[in-house]
Amino acid sequence: MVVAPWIGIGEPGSFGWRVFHERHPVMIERLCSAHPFGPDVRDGLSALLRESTEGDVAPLDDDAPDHQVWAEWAADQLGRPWAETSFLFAESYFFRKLLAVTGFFAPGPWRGVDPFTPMKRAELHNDATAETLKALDELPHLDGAERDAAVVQAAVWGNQADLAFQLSTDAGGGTSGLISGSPEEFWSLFGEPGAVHLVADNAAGELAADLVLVDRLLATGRAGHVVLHVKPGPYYVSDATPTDVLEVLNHLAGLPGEAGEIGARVQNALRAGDISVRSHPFFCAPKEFSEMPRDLRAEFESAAVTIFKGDLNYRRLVGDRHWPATRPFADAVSHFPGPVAALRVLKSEVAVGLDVDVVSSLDASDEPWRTTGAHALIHTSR
Ligand SMILES: O=P(O)(O)OC[C@H]1O[C@](O)(CO)[C@@H](O)[C@@H]1O
Repeated sequence: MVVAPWIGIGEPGSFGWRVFHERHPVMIERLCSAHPFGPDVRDGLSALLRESTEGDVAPLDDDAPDHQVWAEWAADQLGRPWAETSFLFAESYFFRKLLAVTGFFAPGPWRGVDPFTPMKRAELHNDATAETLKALDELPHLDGAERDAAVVQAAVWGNQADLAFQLSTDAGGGTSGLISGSPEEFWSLFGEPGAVHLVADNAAGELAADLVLVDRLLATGRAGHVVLHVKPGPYYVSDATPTDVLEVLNHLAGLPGEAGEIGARVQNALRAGDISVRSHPFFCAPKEFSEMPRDLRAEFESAAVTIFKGDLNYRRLVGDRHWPATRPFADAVSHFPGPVAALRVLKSEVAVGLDVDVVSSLDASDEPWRTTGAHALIHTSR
């Protein structure tokens, strides 16, 4: 098997380095303004920033239910300088540690409190999301093919609204367009109705768009059943948890027009058992999906199609490594046990599956195209 070097955080000025040195301090400041954390939590957050930018990887010092599994995932990184760890490990471990520091696992007022809720809620209720959800009123006026294309485009670009990313980039949120794939390619993956698995990414607007896609999968009979996978707990600021699924769904169902209709249909599908929501612990692992545990692999083996949303899932699916951008997507996901689609806005350095001409013209532009969030892709593999 060909293996490329993993993407790291140690190179000053690199994307991963900037996430730790520029984005994380801003995020922590926002968390501290959003919550009346006491000195212990504030000092703990500063210590975490210091450890992760200047220090060595220290063990977890909490006794959370996932402590053991995390101790195993982190075992071979302990004692190494953070700067020498992979971006995927470092960022994931950072978020796990952050949760412990905010008191999420400890007895007290912060137990079970998702520290990112204020940010996710603000996004769900902001003007841009309201406008996008209002635009769903156009859907009933479109013919089938147009409607298919519209819901896939919305699911792809919904990934642009990502709070962690917005904190780390100068991108103005442009949408230069799809640089690979198309909605038609996406839909061509579906045949007889079977179980379709959707590995969700962010809450708020992106999850709303994902639920619109789920509704379309069920309404058109492309899926007999949908399994929606979300994170078991707060992660990477805006990642969707089971609580977020209910919050977004209630919001949709309470809206007038098509958004409300879709919300009601999705609620009914949940009641009927046509949609299940799952949150396997591995979705928070600092690991690539090629290393997923047997029980999760078995779930995907039984899927007619699995859809991966977003940048982090893409990094974990193809391997967060310095691959040639022209490496065929099918090669990169050959470890995956079934047909797969990835819908992603490019927000970090990894890229595969691109045409050589596309890569040449992107490379010739002055733009750091891999990380601006202005480009998106739809990849499929059977
Ligand atoms: O929400 P998404 O699409 O997974 O994107 C998260 C991305 O944002 C970052 O956290 C920072 O840009 C990336 O590391 C990560 O891949």
